[in-house]
Amino acid sequence: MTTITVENIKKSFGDADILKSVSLDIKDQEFTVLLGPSGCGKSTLLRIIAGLESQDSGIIKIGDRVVSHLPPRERNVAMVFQNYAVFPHMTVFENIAFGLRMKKAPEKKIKENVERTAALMHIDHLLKRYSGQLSGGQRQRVAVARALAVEPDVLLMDEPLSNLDALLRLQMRAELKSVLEASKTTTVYVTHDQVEAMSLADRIAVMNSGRIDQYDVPDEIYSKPATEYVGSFIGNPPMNFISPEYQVGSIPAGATQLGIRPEDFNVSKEARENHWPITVLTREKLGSHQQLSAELNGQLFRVNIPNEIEIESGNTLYLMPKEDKKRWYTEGGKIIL
Ligand SMILES: Nc1ncnc2c1ncn2[C@@H]1O[C@H](COP(=O)(O)OP(=O)(O)OP(=O)(O)O)[C@@H](O)[C@H]1O
Repeated sequence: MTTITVENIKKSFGDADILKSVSLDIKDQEFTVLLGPSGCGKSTLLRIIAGLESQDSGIIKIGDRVVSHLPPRERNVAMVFQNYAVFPHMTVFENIAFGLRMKKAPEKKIKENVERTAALMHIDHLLKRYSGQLSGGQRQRVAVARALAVEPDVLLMDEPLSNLDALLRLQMRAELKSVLEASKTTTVYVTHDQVEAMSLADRIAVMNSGRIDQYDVPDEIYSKPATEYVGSFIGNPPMNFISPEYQVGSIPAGATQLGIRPEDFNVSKEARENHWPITVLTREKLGSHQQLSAELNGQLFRVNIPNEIEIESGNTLYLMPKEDKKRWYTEGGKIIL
Protein backbone atom coordinates (compact mmCIF):
# COMPACT_ATOMS: atom_id res chain seq x y z
CA MET A 1 0.00 0.00 0.00
CA THR A 2 1.69 3.20 -1.12
CA THR A 3 -0.34 6.19 -0.13
CA ILE A 4 1.26 9.64 0.00
CA THR A 5 0.29 12.06 2.73
CA VAL A 6 1.27 15.70 2.43
CA GLU A 7 0.46 17.50 5.65
CA ASN A 8 0.60 21.28 6.08
CA ILE A 9 3.73 21.73 4.00
CA LYS A 10 5.11 25.25 4.05
CA LYS A 11 8.05 26.56 2.08
CA SER A 12 9.52 30.02 1.56
CA PHE A 13 12.43 31.18 -0.57
CA GLY A 14 13.69 34.40 1.02
CA ASP A 15 10.56 36.37 1.86
CA ALA A 16 8.43 34.71 -0.83
CA ASP A 17 5.95 32.17 0.58
CA ILE A 18 5.93 29.58 -2.18
CA LEU A 19 3.87 26.87 -0.43
CA LYS A 20 1.33 28.06 2.12
CA SER A 21 0.32 25.02 4.13
CA VAL A 22 -0.41 22.47 1.45
CA SER A 23 -2.12 19.17 2.29
CA LEU A 24 -2.95 16.22 0.05
CA ASP A 25 -4.04 12.63 0.65
CA ILE A 26 -3.02 10.53 -2.33
CA LYS A 27 -4.42 7.02 -2.49
CA ASP A 28 -2.56 3.83 -3.28
CA GLN A 29 -1.99 3.46 -7.07
CA GLU A 30 -3.63 6.80 -7.73
CA PHE A 31 -2.47 9.13 -10.49
CA THR A 32 -2.53 12.66 -9.10
CA VAL A 33 -1.75 15.68 -11.26
CA LEU A 34 -0.51 18.94 -9.75
CA LEU A 35 -1.88 21.56 -12.13
CA GLY A 36 -1.34 25.30 -12.13
CA PRO A 37 0.31 28.19 -13.94
CA SER A 38 4.04 28.79 -13.95
CA GLY A 39 5.35 29.80 -10.53
CA CYS A 40 2.45 28.45 -8.42
CA GLY A 41 4.75 26.03 -6.59
CA LYS A 42 4.06 22.69 -8.33
CA SER A 43 7.67 21.69 -8.89
CA THR A 44 8.66 22.80 -5.41
CA LEU A 45 5.98 20.54 -3.91
CA LEU A 46 7.09 17.62 -6.09
CA ARG A 47 10.72 18.15 -5.12
CA ILE A 48 9.76 18.21 -1.45
CA ILE A 49 7.92 14.88 -1.86
CA ALA A 50 11.06 13.51 -3.58
CA GLY A 51 13.36 14.84 -0.87
CA LEU A 52 15.29 17.04 -3.31
CA GLU A 53 14.11 20.13 -1.46
CA SER A 54 13.39 20.50 2.25
CA GLN A 55 10.16 21.89 3.66
CA ASP A 56 10.15 24.63 6.32
CA SER A 57 7.40 22.82 8.21
CA GLY A 58 4.91 20.02 7.70
CA ILE A 59 5.14 16.27 7.15
CA ILE A 60 5.43 13.93 4.16
CA LYS A 61 4.41 10.31 4.62
CA ILE A 62 4.82 7.49 2.11
CA GLY A 63 2.62 4.64 3.27
CA ASP A 64 2.87 4.68 7.05
CA ARG A 65 6.43 5.94 7.02
CA VAL A 66 7.24 9.58 7.80
CA VAL A 67 9.90 10.42 5.20
CA SER A 68 10.11 14.20 5.56
CA HIS A 69 13.64 14.11 6.89
CA LEU A 70 14.99 11.22 4.82
CA PRO A 71 17.28 11.75 1.81
CA PRO A 72 15.79 10.88 -1.61
CA ARG A 73 17.46 7.46 -1.85
CA GLU A 74 15.75 6.31 1.34
CA ARG A 75 12.27 7.24 0.13
CA ASN A 76 12.02 4.69 -2.71
CA VAL A 77 10.74 7.28 -5.16
CA ALA A 78 11.75 7.64 -8.81
CA MET A 79 11.61 10.88 -10.71
CA VAL A 80 11.27 11.76 -14.40
CA PHE A 81 12.07 15.29 -15.47
CA GLN A 82 11.27 17.43 -18.46
CA ASN A 83 14.81 17.23 -19.80
CA TYR A 84 14.93 13.47 -19.33
CA ALA A 85 18.58 13.28 -18.19
CA VAL A 86 19.38 10.19 -20.26
CA PHE A 87 23.13 9.56 -20.58
CA PRO A 88 24.01 9.77 -24.30
CA HIS A 89 27.23 7.74 -24.07
CA MET A 90 25.47 4.76 -22.48
CA THR A 91 23.34 2.18 -24.24
CA VAL A 92 19.61 2.13 -23.68
CA PHE A 93 20.09 -1.03 -21.60
CA GLU A 94 22.63 0.63 -19.33
CA ASN A 95 20.51 3.76 -19.00
CA ILE A 96 17.52 1.74 -17.86
CA ALA A 97 19.75 -0.36 -15.59
CA PHE A 98 21.32 2.72 -14.00
CA GLY A 99 19.14 3.01 -10.90
CA LEU A 100 19.27 -0.75 -10.27
CA ARG A 101 23.08 -0.76 -10.48
CA MET A 102 23.20 2.13 -8.00
CA LYS A 103 21.15 -0.04 -5.69
CA LYS A 104 23.54 -2.94 -6.32
CA ALA A 105 20.76 -5.21 -7.59
CA PRO A 106 21.85 -8.70 -8.75
CA GLU A 107 22.60 -9.06 -12.47
CA LYS A 108 19.63 -11.39 -13.07
CA LYS A 109 17.20 -8.91 -11.54
CA ILE A 110 18.71 -6.07 -13.59
CA LYS A 111 18.26 -8.00 -16.82
CA GLU A 112 14.70 -8.99 -15.96
CA ASN A 113 13.59 -5.51 -14.95
CA VAL A 114 15.28 -3.77 -17.87
CA GLU A 115 13.69 -6.15 -20.37
CA ARG A 116 10.27 -5.91 -18.75
CA THR A 117 10.16 -2.11 -18.56
CA ALA A 118 11.70 -1.70 -22.03
CA ALA A 119 8.94 -3.92 -23.44
CA LEU A 120 6.35 -1.90 -21.53
CA MET A 121 7.67 1.29 -23.12
CA HIS A 122 8.06 -0.33 -26.58
CA ILE A 123 11.81 0.21 -26.74
CA ASP A 124 12.95 -3.39 -26.30
CA HIS A 125 14.33 -3.37 -29.87
CA LEU A 126 16.61 -0.44 -28.98
CA LEU A 127 18.41 -1.86 -25.95
CA LYS A 128 21.83 -2.02 -27.65
CA ARG A 129 21.69 1.47 -29.15
CA TYR A 130 23.48 4.42 -27.65
CA SER A 131 20.99 6.85 -26.21
CA GLY A 132 22.63 9.74 -28.03
CA GLN A 133 21.31 8.21 -31.27
CA LEU A 134 17.67 8.26 -30.19
CA SER A 135 14.87 10.67 -31.00
CA GLY A 136 13.38 12.86 -28.27
CA GLY A 137 10.38 10.59 -27.89
CA GLN A 138 12.54 7.49 -27.61
CA ARG A 139 14.77 9.15 -25.04
CA GLN A 140 11.74 10.06 -22.99
CA ARG A 141 10.64 6.43 -23.06
CA VAL A 142 14.08 5.44 -21.77
CA ALA A 143 13.70 7.91 -18.90
CA VAL A 144 10.32 6.47 -17.94
CA ALA A 145 11.58 2.88 -18.25
CA ARG A 146 14.56 3.75 -16.05
CA ALA A 147 12.25 5.17 -13.40
CA LEU A 148 9.96 2.14 -13.47
CA ALA A 149 12.83 -0.37 -13.51
CA VAL A 150 13.75 0.34 -9.88
CA GLU A 151 10.19 -0.61 -8.86
CA PRO A 152 9.66 2.59 -6.93
CA ASP A 153 6.84 2.96 -4.41
CA VAL A 154 6.17 6.35 -5.91
CA LEU A 155 6.77 7.81 -9.35
CA LEU A 156 7.18 11.58 -9.57
CA MET A 157 7.07 13.27 -12.96
CA ASP A 158 7.75 16.93 -13.71
CA GLU A 159 6.38 17.99 -17.11
CA PRO A 160 7.82 14.84 -18.71
CA LEU A 161 6.20 15.44 -22.09
CA SER A 162 6.78 19.14 -22.54
CA ASN A 163 9.86 18.78 -24.74
CA LEU A 164 8.04 16.64 -27.29
CA ASP A 165 6.22 17.93 -30.35
CA ALA A 166 2.43 18.07 -30.25
CA LEU A 167 1.71 14.79 -32.02
CA LEU A 168 4.26 12.79 -30.07
CA ARG A 169 2.99 14.32 -26.87
CA LEU A 170 -0.50 13.12 -27.62
CA GLN A 171 0.73 9.62 -28.41
CA MET A 172 3.01 9.43 -25.35
CA ARG A 173 0.22 10.74 -23.14
CA ALA A 174 -2.08 7.88 -24.07
CA GLU A 175 0.72 5.36 -23.69
CA LEU A 176 1.89 6.70 -20.39
CA LYS A 177 -1.60 6.36 -19.01
CA SER A 178 -1.87 2.70 -19.93
CA VAL A 179 1.69 1.90 -18.82
CA LEU A 180 1.16 3.49 -15.43
CA GLU A 181 -2.17 1.78 -14.98
CA ALA A 182 -0.44 -1.52 -15.69
CA SER A 183 2.48 -0.78 -13.36
CA LYS A 184 0.10 0.19 -10.51
CA THR A 185 2.58 2.74 -9.20
CA THR A 186 1.29 5.67 -7.18
CA THR A 187 2.16 8.68 -9.34
CA VAL A 188 2.35 12.44 -8.89
CA TYR A 189 2.65 14.37 -12.14
CA VAL A 190 3.27 18.08 -12.60
CA THR A 191 1.93 20.01 -15.56
CA HIS A 192 0.58 23.43 -16.49
CA ASP A 193 -1.40 21.87 -19.36
CA GLN A 194 -5.03 21.44 -18.38
CA VAL A 195 -5.80 19.04 -21.23
CA GLU A 196 -2.95 16.78 -20.15
CA ALA A 197 -4.20 16.96 -16.57
CA MET A 198 -7.80 16.18 -17.50
CA SER A 199 -6.84 13.22 -19.67
CA LEU A 200 -4.26 11.61 -17.36
CA ALA A 201 -5.38 12.22 -13.82
CA ASP A 202 -7.43 10.13 -11.43
CA ARG A 203 -7.48 13.30 -9.36
CA ILE A 204 -6.23 16.81 -10.06
CA ALA A 205 -4.90 19.24 -7.44
CA VAL A 206 -5.34 22.73 -8.86
CA MET A 207 -2.72 25.03 -7.37
CA ASN A 208 -3.12 28.77 -6.96
CA SER A 209 -0.14 30.76 -5.63
CA GLY A 210 1.09 28.15 -3.19
CA ARG A 211 -2.31 26.78 -2.16
CA ILE A 212 -4.51 23.99 -3.44
CA ASP A 213 -7.87 25.42 -4.49
CA GLN A 214 -9.44 22.06 -5.34
CA TYR A 215 -8.41 18.42 -5.22
CA ASP A 216 -10.90 16.22 -6.99
CA VAL A 217 -11.65 13.98 -9.98
CA PRO A 218 -11.46 15.73 -13.38
CA ASP A 219 -15.24 15.71 -13.96
CA GLU A 220 -15.95 17.48 -10.68
CA ILE A 221 -13.17 20.00 -11.27
CA TYR A 222 -14.70 20.82 -14.64
CA SER A 223 -18.37 20.81 -13.70
CA LYS A 224 -18.15 22.25 -10.18
CA PRO A 225 -15.04 24.43 -9.90
CA ALA A 226 -14.55 25.12 -6.19
CA THR A 227 -13.36 28.67 -6.87
CA GLU A 228 -13.57 31.26 -9.63
CA TYR A 229 -9.86 30.72 -10.12
CA VAL A 230 -10.39 27.02 -10.95
CA GLY A 231 -13.31 27.85 -13.29
CA SER A 232 -11.14 30.39 -15.08
CA PHE A 233 -8.11 28.13 -15.30
CA ILE A 234 -9.86 24.97 -16.51
CA GLY A 235 -11.79 24.96 -19.77
CA ASN A 236 -11.04 26.56 -23.09
CA PRO A 237 -12.57 29.07 -23.21
CA PRO A 238 -12.98 29.33 -19.46
CA MET A 239 -16.18 29.45 -17.43
CA ASN A 240 -18.22 32.66 -17.69
CA PHE A 241 -18.63 34.65 -14.49
CA ILE A 242 -21.70 36.81 -14.75
CA SER A 243 -22.81 39.56 -12.41
CA PRO A 244 -26.17 39.46 -10.63
CA GLU A 245 -27.96 42.13 -12.69
CA TYR A 246 -28.25 39.61 -15.52
CA GLN A 247 -29.87 36.94 -13.37
CA VAL A 248 -33.36 35.66 -13.80
CA GLY A 249 -35.04 33.73 -11.00
CA SER A 250 -33.72 33.12 -7.54
CA ILE A 251 -30.16 33.84 -6.47
CA PRO A 252 -28.81 31.95 -3.44
CA ALA A 253 -27.96 34.01 -0.36
CA GLY A 254 -24.41 35.30 -0.47
CA ALA A 255 -23.95 34.76 -4.22
CA THR A 256 -22.34 37.57 -6.17
CA GLN A 257 -21.42 35.75 -9.39
CA LEU A 258 -23.01 33.13 -11.59
CA GLY A 259 -20.56 30.66 -13.10
CA ILE A 260 -21.67 29.01 -16.34
CA ARG A 261 -19.67 27.05 -18.91
CA PRO A 262 -19.73 28.24 -22.56
CA GLU A 263 -21.62 25.10 -23.66
CA ASP A 264 -24.29 25.37 -20.96
CA PHE A 265 -26.64 27.96 -22.45
CA ASN A 266 -29.99 27.54 -24.16
CA VAL A 267 -29.55 29.53 -27.36
CA SER A 268 -32.17 31.06 -29.65
CA LYS A 269 -32.10 33.45 -32.60
CA GLU A 270 -35.55 34.76 -31.67
CA ALA A 271 -36.36 36.77 -28.56
CA ARG A 272 -37.65 34.54 -25.78
CA GLU A 273 -38.86 35.04 -22.27
CA ASN A 274 -36.06 35.18 -19.68
CA HIS A 275 -33.36 35.05 -22.37
CA TRP A 276 -30.63 37.71 -22.49
CA PRO A 277 -30.20 39.53 -25.80
CA ILE A 278 -26.46 39.45 -26.40
CA THR A 279 -24.52 40.98 -29.28
CA VAL A 280 -22.09 38.68 -31.03
CA LEU A 281 -18.59 40.19 -31.23
CA THR A 282 -16.59 37.39 -32.81
CA ARG A 283 -17.28 33.93 -34.12
CA GLU A 284 -14.81 31.14 -34.65
CA LYS A 285 -15.62 27.89 -36.43
CA LEU A 286 -13.82 25.09 -34.66
CA GLY A 287 -15.02 22.10 -36.66
CA SER A 288 -17.13 20.38 -34.02
CA HIS A 289 -18.86 23.61 -32.94
CA GLN A 290 -18.69 27.40 -33.12
CA GLN A 291 -17.22 29.56 -30.41
CA LEU A 292 -18.64 33.03 -29.88
CA SER A 293 -17.61 35.98 -27.84
CA ALA A 294 -20.53 38.26 -27.15
CA GLU A 295 -21.55 41.05 -24.82
CA LEU A 296 -24.45 42.69 -23.07
CA ASN A 297 -23.88 46.15 -21.54
CA GLY A 298 -20.20 45.44 -21.04
CA GLN A 299 -20.67 41.94 -19.61
CA LEU A 300 -18.63 39.55 -21.72
CA PHE A 301 -19.95 36.10 -22.58
CA ARG A 302 -18.21 33.16 -24.20
CA VAL A 303 -20.60 30.74 -25.79
CA ASN A 304 -20.20 27.48 -27.68
CA ILE A 305 -23.03 26.78 -30.10
CA PRO A 306 -23.77 24.05 -32.65
CA ASN A 307 -22.64 24.55 -36.24
CA GLU A 308 -26.29 24.57 -37.45
CA ILE A 309 -27.01 27.99 -35.95
CA GLU A 310 -26.09 30.57 -38.57
CA ILE A 311 -24.84 33.70 -36.92
CA GLU A 312 -22.46 36.54 -37.68
CA SER A 313 -20.74 39.19 -35.64
CA GLY A 314 -23.08 42.09 -34.97
CA ASN A 315 -26.14 39.78 -34.77
CA THR A 316 -28.18 39.40 -31.61
CA LEU A 317 -28.54 36.03 -29.96
CA TYR A 318 -30.82 35.14 -27.04
CA LEU A 319 -29.31 33.15 -24.22
CA MET A 320 -30.45 31.52 -21.04
CA PRO A 321 -28.16 29.50 -18.76
CA LYS A 322 -29.31 25.93 -18.23
CA GLU A 323 -30.71 25.73 -14.72
CA ASP A 324 -28.88 22.55 -13.65
CA LYS A 325 -25.55 23.90 -14.89
CA LYS A 326 -25.59 27.14 -12.90
CA ARG A 327 -22.90 27.47 -10.25
CA TRP A 328 -22.91 30.30 -7.73
CA TYR A 329 -19.91 32.02 -6.20
CA THR A 330 -19.35 34.34 -3.25
CA GLU A 331 -17.58 37.70 -3.30
CA GLY A 332 -14.38 35.87 -2.34
CA GLY A 333 -14.77 33.54 -5.35
CA LYS A 334 -15.82 30.38 -3.47
CA ILE A 335 -18.55 28.10 -4.75
CA ILE A 336 -21.90 27.94 -2.91
CA LEU A 337 -23.15 24.38 -2.96
N1 LIG B 1 15.76 27.28 -5.14
C1 LIG B 1 14.98 28.37 -5.27
N2 LIG B 1 15.39 29.57 -4.80
C2 LIG B 1 14.58 30.65 -4.90
N3 LIG B 1 13.38 30.66 -5.47
C3 LIG B 1 12.92 29.50 -5.96
C4 LIG B 1 13.69 28.30 -5.88
N4 LIG B 1 12.97 27.30 -6.46
C5 LIG B 1 11.81 27.86 -6.87
N5 LIG B 1 11.77 29.18 -6.58
C6 LIG B 1 10.65 30.10 -6.85
O1 LIG B 1 9.48 29.52 -6.33
C7 LIG B 1 8.37 29.78 -7.18
C8 LIG B 1 7.68 28.48 -7.52
O2 LIG B 1 8.54 27.70 -8.31
P1 LIG B 1 8.11 26.28 -8.87
O3 LIG B 1 9.20 25.80 -9.76
O4 LIG B 1 7.67 25.42 -7.77
O5 LIG B 1 6.85 26.68 -9.74
P2 LIG B 1 6.05 25.85 -10.80
O6 LIG B 1 4.62 26.01 -10.45
O7 LIG B 1 6.58 24.47 -10.88
O8 LIG B 1 6.34 26.64 -12.11
P3 LIG B 1 6.98 26.16 -13.50
O9 LIG B 1 5.90 25.45 -14.23
O10 LIG B 1 7.37 27.45 -14.14
O11 LIG B 1 8.15 25.29 -13.15
C9 LIG B 1 8.91 30.53 -8.39
O12 LIG B 1 8.65 31.89 -8.18
C10 LIG B 1 10.39 30.24 -8.33
O13 LIG B 1 11.10 31.31 -8.87
